[in-house]
Amino acid sequence: MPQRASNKVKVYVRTRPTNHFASEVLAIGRDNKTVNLHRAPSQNIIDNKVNDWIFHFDGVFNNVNQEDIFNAVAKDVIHQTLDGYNGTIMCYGQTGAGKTHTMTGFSESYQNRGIIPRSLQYLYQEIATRQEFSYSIRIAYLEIYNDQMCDLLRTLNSQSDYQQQQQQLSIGEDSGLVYVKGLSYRLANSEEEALNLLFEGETNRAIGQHVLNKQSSRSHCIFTILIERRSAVSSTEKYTMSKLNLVDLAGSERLAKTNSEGVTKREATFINKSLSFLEQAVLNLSDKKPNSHNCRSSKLTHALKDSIGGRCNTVMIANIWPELQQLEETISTLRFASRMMCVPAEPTVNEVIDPIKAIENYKRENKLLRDELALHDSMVQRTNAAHESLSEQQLYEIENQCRRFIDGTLDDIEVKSLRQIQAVFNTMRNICRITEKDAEKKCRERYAPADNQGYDQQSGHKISGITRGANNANGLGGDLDGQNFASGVSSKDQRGAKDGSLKTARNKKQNSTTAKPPVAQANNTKAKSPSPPGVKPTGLNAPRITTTDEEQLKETSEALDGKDQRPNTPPGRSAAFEEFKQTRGSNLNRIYVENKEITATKKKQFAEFARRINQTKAELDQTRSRAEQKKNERLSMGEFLNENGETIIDEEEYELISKLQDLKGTYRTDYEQWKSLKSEITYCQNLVAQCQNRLLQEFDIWYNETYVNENNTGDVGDLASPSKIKSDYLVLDDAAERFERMQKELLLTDLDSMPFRQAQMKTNRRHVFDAATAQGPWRQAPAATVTSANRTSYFELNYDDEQESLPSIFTNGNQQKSMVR
Ligand SMILES: Nc1ncnc2c1ncn2[C@@H]1O[C@H](COP(=O)(O)OP(=O)(O)OP(=O)(O)O)[C@@H](O)[C@H]1O
Repeated sequence: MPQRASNKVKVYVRTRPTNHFASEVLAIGRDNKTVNLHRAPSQNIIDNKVNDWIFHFDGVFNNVNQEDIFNAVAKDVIHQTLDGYNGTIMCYGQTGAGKTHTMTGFSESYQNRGIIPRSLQYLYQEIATRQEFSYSIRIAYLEIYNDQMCDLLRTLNSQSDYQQQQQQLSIGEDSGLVYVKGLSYRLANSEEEALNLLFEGETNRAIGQHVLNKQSSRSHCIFTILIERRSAVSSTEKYTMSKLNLVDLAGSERLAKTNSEGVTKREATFINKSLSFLEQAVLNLSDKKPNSHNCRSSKLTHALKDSIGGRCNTVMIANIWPELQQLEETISTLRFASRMMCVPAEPTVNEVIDPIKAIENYKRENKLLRDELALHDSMVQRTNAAHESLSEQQLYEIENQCRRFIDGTLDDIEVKSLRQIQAVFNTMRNICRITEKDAEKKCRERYAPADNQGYDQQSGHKISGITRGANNANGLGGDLDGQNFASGVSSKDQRGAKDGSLKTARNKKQNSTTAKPPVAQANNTKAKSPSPPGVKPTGLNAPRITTTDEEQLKETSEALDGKDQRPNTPPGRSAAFEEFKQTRGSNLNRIYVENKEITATKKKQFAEFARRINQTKAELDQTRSRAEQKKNERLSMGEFLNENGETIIDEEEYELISKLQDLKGTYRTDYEQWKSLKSEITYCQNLVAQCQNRLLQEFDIWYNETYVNENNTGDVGDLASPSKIKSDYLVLDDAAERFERMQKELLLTDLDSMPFRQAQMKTNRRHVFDAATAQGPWRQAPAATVTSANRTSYFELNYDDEQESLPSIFTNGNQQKSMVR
């Protein structure tokens, strides 16, 4: 088969492993690129339908593991996103065909992780090797469920949260780039942080019930990784910004086949509708009619508008379920997949210009040119040439010269630089305007005296504008009306007006603070004092109430109002902690104390069980050796058999054997209870530690809010440190911490999997804690919430019927110890 042109979307097919592979209707070509389908024609009626198909793809994967899929399908796309190309990898197929497995994989199993976690690992590993660039990664996780969008990286506690969020999210476009307004794009500085976000999003994902697949997800999910790449070696203003979309589409399905009802039927209708819009979009794209179809028909097509073909590196994985019952869905998936192969793709790098950086670079360039000019001036001996911005004094001089030039008292205006020439022109223009206004004013005075007041004010503004305009632009033009300036020479009238308005403001303040005359009046006197002699009265130098004055006024009024009741020195942290536990932290502290008590009770029971088990074990050993002894005695006397050939034993030996059986039974029951207590204790200890941390965190926030941030100048150096308090609350024998330490040591043997496991543990811990705080004090350890990671830490004791495998238990007070076989 000829090689396919590379400027098209790449399409691969992956089969779900099955014991009932329909080899009579479906065959995969030897080149692993073709799928042959044959449907048996109908027997009873004349069948004109097409019953044979050959589909060609970029690859067909049958019984291929997750790693090989990632290497073959995703690696290149990810690699290119690091160079600034957009990328999209999407899974399409019927419900249960393995889309989620391919895209996310099992979050509990490192080996079976899917494309998303592998992409994150590859990204961060690759970034670490690229020293010449600095990367910043942001992550967003969007779910589209029943054509409504949901931000999976935000915690939604209720239905109303969910609805509120849907209203906040909307799709926007900016120069052809599609983005979701209101969606959180969270910074992820490491693989572990990125995986944390993935796992967090996963738990929020809506899972619907379905007859075909109970775990089937009923929503489209788009995991977006935004990659910003800047040069670490040069200060160029150009950088690249690429977007990688990892899309897990909801399963396509036939309503009739799945017997959907109610909510599930509604979900299925939405899914089918959005997928058919997607098909329509793909059809138009493959026919090169991108504008003929309105992508806004559904949220899915709108969100993916810039992510299928075009400038984006696009790969689609068509997941099929190669069983006879799924033939119709397989045909429809493969048809869609082969349509997708026709969508053109011309990936291009997304280069962006950083305006701030660009300005910095222009400034640098400008300085360089000035230096060169200075060098040139010195070489041609133009020593008094000025290329710098003109000072206020120089502008004043120019204005003076211009006026004298106009009056005829000066023959030439001396100019040495281009800036001076421009300043002269600007000044001339301003003088012209003022003269014009003056003439107008005089006319008005003569013919319309009533207008005087308003005209004066206007004129005042314009006069101040002369110098201001020149000041502002240093002779290069600017705000000639002088409306936006705070400094400059103000006219007499204007100054008067300002003073007047200030007085009014001051009087108002005075009236409002009549209850506290001493300080307020002192401040007023200060504010009214004239400018120091010799200083040009500019807008900046005009008298005003200073910040210090205002602060003093505020302080006095607060003191008089008696608002500030707080002591000057904050209490010690230990004392404050006690106060916190009684007030804001009381609920948390109560949960903490209750959990501790429950843990202590469990530990007591645990020790009691251990004692009983050991007692039973000792008795069991004793009974067993007596029974052995009896048996040997019997054998030494020769065996007695009854008519059926069965061994006859005496009553004492019979008693011993029965006792042995009973003791074994007791041992097992106690042992079971002891084991479950052990996991309950670990769980409780985790909760206690989490409550403790939460309590301390809340306390720190409260302490800072209450004492430290209140500008309290008390000496805090001698206060008890947070660590001191923490040490008071240290939980001895923290099994959870020990477990995590063990887990980390274990992980050192496979360093690559470390971020995945860490993120997994963090997510699990968060879930346990959230569940615990939501429920209040812990009562009974729910088996379902004990995480799989924790489960692996328990010693897997297989105590079968062999007496030798029954372990003894060593205990030391309330502390649990490992078992010795
Ligand atoms: N390649 C595979 N290897 C092992 N198990 C697989 C594979 N593909 C699918 N499965 C299993 O098949 C089941 C359904 O897969 P999955 O949930 O990924 O389907 P789906 O296409 O995402 O379904 P839906 O559209 O309903 O979300 C899961 O239990 C999954 O573990």
